[in-house]
Amino acid sequence: MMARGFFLVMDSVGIGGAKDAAEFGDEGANTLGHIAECCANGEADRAGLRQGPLTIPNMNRLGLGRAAEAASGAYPAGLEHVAEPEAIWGFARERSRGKDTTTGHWELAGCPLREAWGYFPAEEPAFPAELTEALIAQAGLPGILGNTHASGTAIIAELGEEHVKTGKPICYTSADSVFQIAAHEEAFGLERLYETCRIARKLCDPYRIGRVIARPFKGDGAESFARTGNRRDFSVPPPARTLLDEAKEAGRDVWAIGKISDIFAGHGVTQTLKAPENESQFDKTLEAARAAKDGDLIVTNFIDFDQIYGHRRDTAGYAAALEAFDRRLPELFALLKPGDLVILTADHGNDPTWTGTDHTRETVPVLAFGPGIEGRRAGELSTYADVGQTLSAHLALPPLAAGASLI
Ligand SMILES: O=P(O)(O)O[C@H]1O[C@H](CO)[C@@H](O)[C@H]1O
Ligand SMILES: [Mn+2]
Ligand SMILES: [Mn+2]
Repeated sequence: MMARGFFLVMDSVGIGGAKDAAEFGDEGANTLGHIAECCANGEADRAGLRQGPLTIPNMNRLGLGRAAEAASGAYPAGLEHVAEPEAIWGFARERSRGKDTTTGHWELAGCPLREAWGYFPAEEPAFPAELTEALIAQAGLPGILGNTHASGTAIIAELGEEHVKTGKPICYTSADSVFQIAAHEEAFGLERLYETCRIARKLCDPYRIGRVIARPFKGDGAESFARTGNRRDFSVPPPARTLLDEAKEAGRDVWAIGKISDIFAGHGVTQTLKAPENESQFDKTLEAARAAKDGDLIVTNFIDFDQIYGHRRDTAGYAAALEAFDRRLPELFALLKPGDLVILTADHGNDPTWTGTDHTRETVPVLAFGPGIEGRRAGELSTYADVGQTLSAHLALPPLAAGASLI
């Protein structure tokens, strides 16, 4: 087979059922399951946004409900039971020790984590003094604010005004392997923020930190501060070859949409289509679907589920985002050509009903479909890497080091 491969990641749309969830403090977490339950109980109604049971008929027909049932033991509440899903459907376990975006995407692309990430302790200060001192010196900063574990929106409300007054950027982390820098786009400057992040990137390498993230925001005061679409992730490169590298090396175009290029540190990417939120990421995916040649790989990360709703524990918002995404799927179906293969999946969970504001360790759905592909049960996949291996086989690329192909 060849035609094109679509590797579509719904950021944080986990379906529960991870055997090792307890080791991450996440036993019982189930992003899709709990959202569906809240919706069915009328606990996710919001005037002008959405009402009632979760309505995602397209994904359910592909097999999302069946995958969720197989993963967690319960069909998502309020969804009609689908006897014969249209996709090859299953759920995948994460082999890597991590529940962050980078780890999830790399494993999906055939490259499970070898060495554990470094994390900053849940103490204050969170960052080692040598790291902050070097950052202040090399980036010419008057100092830093934060230096703690925090929710990104809460910390700009708390420290944003002091940041604007003093010029000190807000540095914070989370349960993930991240060093995040929030700064005002105009008062501090966007380019200066990116440059500060590049310096931090180098300084974080010895600590094995996965990502440095620029978190620009705008506004005139604590009430109006809001993050902009100019977030940028500075990732370490994947430790081994991924599906993207194989495709690029074989002369194919690799279309990286949303934050994909950042997640893979640009490796294996030939076309970068940046877009800040689900709607525009969907638009760009369709644009790539129109332009891509046979043999090309299209990779998209749909960020809103995670960034806007999961971390903010906004169940109604998350449900509405799933429904909006589902409504757009027919636009993609209409652009598929014979021979195309789409895999719709996720990178970790982010249960909006869970405590805290961090990701949750869960299994993820794997729905593989395309014109002429017969639906069937794939069941339990022991690694996310089966996603990459399946796309690799479909695109007639050299086999990846990890994962088994579903086709
Ligand atoms: O609270 P915000 O800034 O959205 O941060 C979240 O975004 C980071 C990257 O996905 C996660 O590590 C989490 O902490
Ligand atoms: Mn993610
Ligand atoms: Mn996240």
